Amino acid sequence: MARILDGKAIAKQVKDELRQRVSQLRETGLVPKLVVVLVGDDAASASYVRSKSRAAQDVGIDAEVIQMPANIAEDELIRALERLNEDNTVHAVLVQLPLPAHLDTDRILMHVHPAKDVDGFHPVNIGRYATGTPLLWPCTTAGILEILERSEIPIAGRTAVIVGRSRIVGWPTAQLLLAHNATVIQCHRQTVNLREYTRQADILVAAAGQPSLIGPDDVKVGATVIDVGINRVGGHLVGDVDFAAVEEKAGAITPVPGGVGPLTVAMLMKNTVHLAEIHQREKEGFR
Ligand SMILES: Nc1nc2c(c(=O)[nH]1)N[C@@H](CN(C=O)c1ccc(C(=O)N[C@@H](CCC(=O)O)C(=O)O)cc1)CN2
Repeated sequence: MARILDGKAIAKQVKDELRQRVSQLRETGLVPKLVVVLVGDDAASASYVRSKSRAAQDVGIDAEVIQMPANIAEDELIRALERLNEDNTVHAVLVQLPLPAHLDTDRILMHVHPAKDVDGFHPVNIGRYATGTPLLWPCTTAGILEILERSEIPIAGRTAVIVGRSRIVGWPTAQLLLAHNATVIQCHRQTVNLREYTRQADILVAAAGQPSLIGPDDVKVGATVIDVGINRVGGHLVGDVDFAAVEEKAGAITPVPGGVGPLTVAMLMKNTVHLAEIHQREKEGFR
């Protein structure tokens, strides 16, 4: 039976630590501020944004949600982001994804200033972590590291297999594990004989968005399995891993819900505080 890696409990630890750090910052007059831009009325996105606002309130971060209509013109959205870039009271800006289909996500994300890009999706920030000088890591990827480190699961020298290569999770997670000296194999939609790779994994990250993609025959005995999938099946939330069957074989496993998801929100708070602190240091440097 695998050890269950309790994301809710780890997220709570992260937020407890942050609450103290934010309270000290507020005493110096710095109130970290996050703005979340939500376009359209996707129910899941609205629910994630509510979780983000609640977590911000919980740790003492000032959070604002800017709701925009689904049919907003691209240039109008860009102008709104540019206003946030110029607002000195705002330290962190996030555009909730996915955006409606008429909007060019790459173009939009390029208009979040790299110093306020709390998701780490701007090309400058991708370049920074790809070249070994990360400003920060995307929230879910940072959450995966937090789970591994707080659970004392070694990374260096281990074989890590990532299934999926998305901007939000798969690609940055491969870069992060590589930066922590894992031997990394990145699999994707066109990988032939996926199982041949997943069975080599000491750390298996499933981030493909496909329920039951990973079963017991896809996993090495004792492996750490991190399930990043968020799929709604028959009214229930499930990951990409057949949890009940894989639990028997893995050494450690994250559940869905209650695994990586809560860390995505907690690490958004941590990234916000990090950006606010950098902003403060730079301001002091100019005095
Ligand atoms: N700009 C971004 N957009 C999106 C991101 C992101 O990191 N930045 N990630 C996902 C959605 N997401 C946050 O935005 C997110 C997903 C899941 C959870 C979560 O806590 N899940 C819970 C279950 C919640 C439920 O019942 O629905 C869990 O897994 O336990 C939080 C945030 C896509 N968009």
